[in-house]
Amino acid sequence: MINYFKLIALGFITLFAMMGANYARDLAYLVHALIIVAVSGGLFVWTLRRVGTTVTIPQDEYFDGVVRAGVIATAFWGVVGFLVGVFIAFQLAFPVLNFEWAQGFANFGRLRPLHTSAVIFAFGGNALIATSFFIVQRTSAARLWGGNLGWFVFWGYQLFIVLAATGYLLGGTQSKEYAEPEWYVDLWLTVVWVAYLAVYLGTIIKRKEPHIYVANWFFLSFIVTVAMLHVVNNLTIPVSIWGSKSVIVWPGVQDAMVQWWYGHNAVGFFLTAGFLGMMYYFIPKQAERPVFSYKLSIIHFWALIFIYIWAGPHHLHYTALPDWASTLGMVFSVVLWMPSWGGMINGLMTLSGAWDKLRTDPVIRMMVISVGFYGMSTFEGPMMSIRAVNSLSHYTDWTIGHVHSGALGWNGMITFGALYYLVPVLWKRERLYSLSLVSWHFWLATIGIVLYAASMWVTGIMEGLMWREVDANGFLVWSFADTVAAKFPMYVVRGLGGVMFLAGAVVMCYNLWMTVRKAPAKEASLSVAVPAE
Ligand code: HEM
Ligand code: HEM
Ligand SMILES: [Cu+2]
Repeated sequence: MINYFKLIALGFITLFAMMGANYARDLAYLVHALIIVAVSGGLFVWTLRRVGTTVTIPQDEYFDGVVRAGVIATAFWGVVGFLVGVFIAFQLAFPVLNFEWAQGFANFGRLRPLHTSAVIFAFGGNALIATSFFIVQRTSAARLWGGNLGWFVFWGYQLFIVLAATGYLLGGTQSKEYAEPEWYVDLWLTVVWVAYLAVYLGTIIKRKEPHIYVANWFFLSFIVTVAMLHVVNNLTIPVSIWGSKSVIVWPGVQDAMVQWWYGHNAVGFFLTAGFLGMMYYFIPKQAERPVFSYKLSIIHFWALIFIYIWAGPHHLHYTALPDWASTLGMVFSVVLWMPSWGGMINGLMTLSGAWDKLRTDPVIRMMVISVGFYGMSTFEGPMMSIRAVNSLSHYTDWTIGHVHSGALGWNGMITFGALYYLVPVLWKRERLYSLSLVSWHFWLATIGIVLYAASMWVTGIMEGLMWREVDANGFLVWSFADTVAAKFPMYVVRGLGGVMFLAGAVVMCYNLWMTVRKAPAKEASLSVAVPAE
């Protein structure tokens, strides 16, 4: 019966998308309509061929297929996103890489949002979905709720990524940083996200373990808050249902404030709360130690989510935003240092009594350096929020360095650690193919990040000082072009750092692939939903 409803829905969507392709007012919309025709038409045929067959879902086993797919997607989009990052880094150093024949498709302006979305949403997002699905099942001793809804979340999310990425290349963007996709892509993400919340909450509700482990609190706050941020920041009215352009309902400075409320909390909930969920599961698992202080984890959870929400205005110092709002953002940002370090301390101290593992287990080393970078970027952030510091750092590469010490160091490294933990478990292997390759990855990535962050500090502070330098008569000493020229060597160093980080990720992919292919199989199955792990 349900298949007939699916067929009707898919039929309508295909038809509507065909009309969209016919009436399309712009290229991005046209290509997207065609993609949707292909996807929904393909699903229509696929569903049609399965009408009448019934699939029984084993209820006593974890739903790990979707987690395996998520692991593969994370590694794949990671390499794609890092590759684009390296390319745009070299575009900044060598502008000739903005090829004449690729203008309007592959110049820096088009590729930059492709990079940021690929790494945050495709790499980070898949990592979050995969690990949250893994962790919620293990800590609840229950199979994912909702039958095959998990697959809908996974594939729906990949479709969102493809629509977003192709949109940027074709010029479909609403020009809000980290929220570039146009209105219909936003609507689609909302549908997928609601399904994600349903699967996640459903699993928690049907859990067999009475206690809700703290990692799930972090994941849940991430899912709920991102839903709220996404909807409010994307309240737009389409100019036409046959075109990609839309108009935001917020006027001027309110729009800016909503955008950075969104942007800052994308950092706080997407790149921080969700990843803390990962930290709280994988570090104790890999170290075979309980969380250092469970009480601390709960206190810093509530402090973190309460304080993050107010800090957004630190992105808008010295703008049309009223001073009181900017001060509010600054104060909350400085206060945010404490709950952030609460998380860092809890992560690091979980190793107390097992510090020797740092020498023997490169996976733990990866997780620990990740928490170290988390601590560093959440010290740097509050400092940059102080208006006097921000007047130097804003608009400079210092911000870019801050972003990447968080993104590469914290998000990247904890994800790599999680993948190294997950692959042997999910593919039932006794161990990883090679620990020395993990060590290689560790050093390539760490040196890459250090080169990236250090070069950006130098060039950021340098250009900030050059911009404000005045001579005895009060005239500016440097033109903007002077500062660009002075940055060249640092840009090359940053590019090389990126190459190293990318190389490390490729080594990881090889190692994980060989783990699945070559490492000895494990006898005892871990996929049965018994007591919470
Ligand atoms: C090989 C690794 C990477 C390289 C070489 C790289 C390079 C770059 C470059 C050149 C930019 C543009 C900077 C500018 O406009 O001046 C950028 C921006 C950005 N990247 Fe990356 N990136 C890498 C990895 C990542 C990862 C893993 C993440 C997140 C998880 C990330 C998140 C971002 C963000 C959020 C921005 C925008 C920053 C802002 O507007 O302040 N990057 N990246
Ligand atoms: C206590 C924690 C943090 C605070 C208070 C904070 C504060 C700041 C400040 C003041 C800026 C510069 C705003 C500007 O001048 O335009 C900034 C930029 C940024 N931070 Fe953080 N930060 C924190 C942690 C993090 C972490 C852990 C990450 C990444 C995982 C991160 C990612 C970013 C990104 C992506 C931007 C660039 C936004 C843009 O495109 O302009 N931050 N942060
Ligand atoms: Cu912020």
